[in-house]
Amino acid sequence: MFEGEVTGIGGTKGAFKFRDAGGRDLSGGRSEVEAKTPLQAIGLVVGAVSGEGLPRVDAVGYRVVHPGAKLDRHQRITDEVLKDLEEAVVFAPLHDPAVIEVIKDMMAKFPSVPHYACFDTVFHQTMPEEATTYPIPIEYRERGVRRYGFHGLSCESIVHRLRAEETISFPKRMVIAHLGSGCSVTALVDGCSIDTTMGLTPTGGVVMGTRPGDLDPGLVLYLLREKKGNQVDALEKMLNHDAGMVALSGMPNDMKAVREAAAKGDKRASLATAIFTRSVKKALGGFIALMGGIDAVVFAGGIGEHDARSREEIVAGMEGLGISMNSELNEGGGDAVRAVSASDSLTAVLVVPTKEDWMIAIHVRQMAGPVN
Ligand SMILES: Nc1ncnc2c1ncn2[C@@H]1O[C@H](COP(=O)(O)OP(=O)(O)O)[C@@H](O)[C@H]1O
Ligand SMILES: CC(=O)OP(=O)(O)O
Ligand SMILES: [Mg+2]
Repeated sequence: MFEGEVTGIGGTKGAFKFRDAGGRDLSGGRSEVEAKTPLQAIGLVVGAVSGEGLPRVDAVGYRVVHPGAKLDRHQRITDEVLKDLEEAVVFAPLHDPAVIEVIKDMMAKFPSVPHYACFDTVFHQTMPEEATTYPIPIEYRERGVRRYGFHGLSCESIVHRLRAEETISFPKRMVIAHLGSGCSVTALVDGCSIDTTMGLTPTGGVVMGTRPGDLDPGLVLYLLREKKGNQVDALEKMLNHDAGMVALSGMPNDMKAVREAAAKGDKRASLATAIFTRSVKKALGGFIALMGGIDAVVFAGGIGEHDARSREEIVAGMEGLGISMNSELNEGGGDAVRAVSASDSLTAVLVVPTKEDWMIAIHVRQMAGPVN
């Protein structure tokens, strides 16, 4: 298998990786690249996979965050599916427009191969009605206003990884804290989602880089009234781009930099990290109560995998619940699944690198059938 990624899209410094199964670099020495837009980034990928000696493209898979109220399984993209996705943009304005643009571009570049959409929501279909239903009048609920949950491909990849681990017994009651650009906390029993922090949109739940997570709905009404006139778009921008950690810290969206500033005594940065870990801790505690205990806490995503301080602060003080960390193991790194809990911890604390791309590849292979 070949593997590659473009990172830093839209930022000042884009990076590009492309390698074969043996880890041999095939990026052509272009590790630093210009990737100002998603289309520019996908152009780099197309250039790389079209290289001489590489197998032809048989199918293309996409991660789509919100499929809207109609689509409830991963599927081949048709004109009708594209129309449904365009209708779903209101539910995920931060995510869906970019992927729709990329899908259209790729369908034009590869018109004769099938294209498949894999949704972040599908994994959460096992949530019971009491988890998905909002306490609002039925006419709204009948229109698909419910809790969907996201980061499903991430959770599913973690379940696969853990099932394949021989040294770790599969946890019956587990909480996955996916802490990356977006952050969510999901409760799973026997590998199935029973509840999660994100709801109708990926703006809710715990505190995130640029999103506030759950807010008092009265606060949103207050802001709308205060702004007067039709300020919905401005409020949408504030809640998706200018809230969360960037609002609290006054710094760009980068937990690593916020941690460094906090370590140097920056009070806003310290308060921001304290608010962040407190929100995740509250979600974790709620799910432990819901499941009547917990067998494993899993950390994933850029922050969950790399920020030892966040992991430490989130589980701090939970010894009475049977959860304790080994600080030396917690400081370690690496790409493997690793336990960072203390030897006498009743609950395993695990770091599991998420592999959303790999999960999409598995779904696409299943949907596309055997390739000759
Ligand atoms: N070593 C680190 N220490 C603290 N935070 C980190 C570290 N490495 C990455 N992060 C944070 O992870 C977040 C990005 O997570 P990631 O899962 O890569 O995002 P995306 O959802 O865009 O893939 C950023 O806030 C980044 O600062
Ligand atoms: C659903 C979501 O928030 O995704 P991301 O973490 O990629 O922003
Ligand atoms: Mg992510």
